[in-house]
Amino acid sequence: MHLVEVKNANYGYAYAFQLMDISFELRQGMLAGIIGPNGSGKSTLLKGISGELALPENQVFLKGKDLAGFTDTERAKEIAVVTQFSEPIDISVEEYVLMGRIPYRKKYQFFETERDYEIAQKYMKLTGIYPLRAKKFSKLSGGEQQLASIAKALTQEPSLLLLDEPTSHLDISHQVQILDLVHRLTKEAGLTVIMVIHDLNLASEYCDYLMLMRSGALYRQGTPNAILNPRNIEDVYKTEVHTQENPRSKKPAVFLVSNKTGQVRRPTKFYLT
Ligand SMILES: Nc1ncnc2c1ncn2[C@@H]1O[C@H](COP(=O)(O)OP(=O)(O)OP(=O)(O)O)[C@@H](O)[C@H]1O
Repeated sequence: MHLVEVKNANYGYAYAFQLMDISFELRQGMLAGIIGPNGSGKSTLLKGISGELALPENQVFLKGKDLAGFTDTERAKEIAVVTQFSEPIDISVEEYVLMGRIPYRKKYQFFETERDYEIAQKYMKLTGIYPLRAKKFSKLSGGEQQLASIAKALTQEPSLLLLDEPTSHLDISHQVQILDLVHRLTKEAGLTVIMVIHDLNLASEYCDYLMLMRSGALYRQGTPNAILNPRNIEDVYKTEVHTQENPRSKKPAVFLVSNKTGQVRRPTKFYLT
């Protein structure tokens, strides 16, 4: 059984943008990336799975069950989300990360358990924010807030982690640290991850599976090697690129071709699909 199954999804915003018949299946432990141009529907796809958008019946299944029928608490025990926008809340980093344990509280339980603290501590250490635990969340830098949000999501111990641009505020060392951690959790702990990511090279390096979106539809899906070629990228992003195998990882690396004086740009071919 697949952990996630999406069948002809066509949800979206009332009288506005709708996804167009999106279908894919992900096994447990996969790290999947959603790529595609601005406005192509990547966040919308994620919002249906996270519960932020109302989901029609029989379109998204988690562990074989229709996600449209989950209560908020049931969903929160299975799915954690890290979005691009931080919450302006005035609590300490530790209190913020501990909020990840809320779905597990029993009725009339008002305080965290010893185990809640242990789990929160574990993920604060793994994401590198443990030294900042006493600081106010609102006083953190954008990158530190992103790390704290990831620590909170992992503290939720979900089976599915949804990440919307998880590295947008991170320097290269933290990008590698976080994606290495997420990758390790997929392989060692069986976490399944779907992340929206603009950086095609990070997507290539870390994702087992890529979904390339265009105008609300899935244009292609498959391994980075199958997806990240000039034909697909130029067709969807309408910009010229050069791809070459990364000598260390053997994954495709994508180079932009700029329009600067002295560069010979070949005419971008637009392929019919
Ligand atoms: N709340 C909303 N109501 C109506 N339309 C919306 C809403 N939010 C987004 N849209 C529209 O839906 C389309 C897809 O948006 P979405 O945020 O899913 O794209 P995206 O691929 O994640 O883009 P980006 O890379 O720029 O973040 C866009 O045309 C956007 O204007």
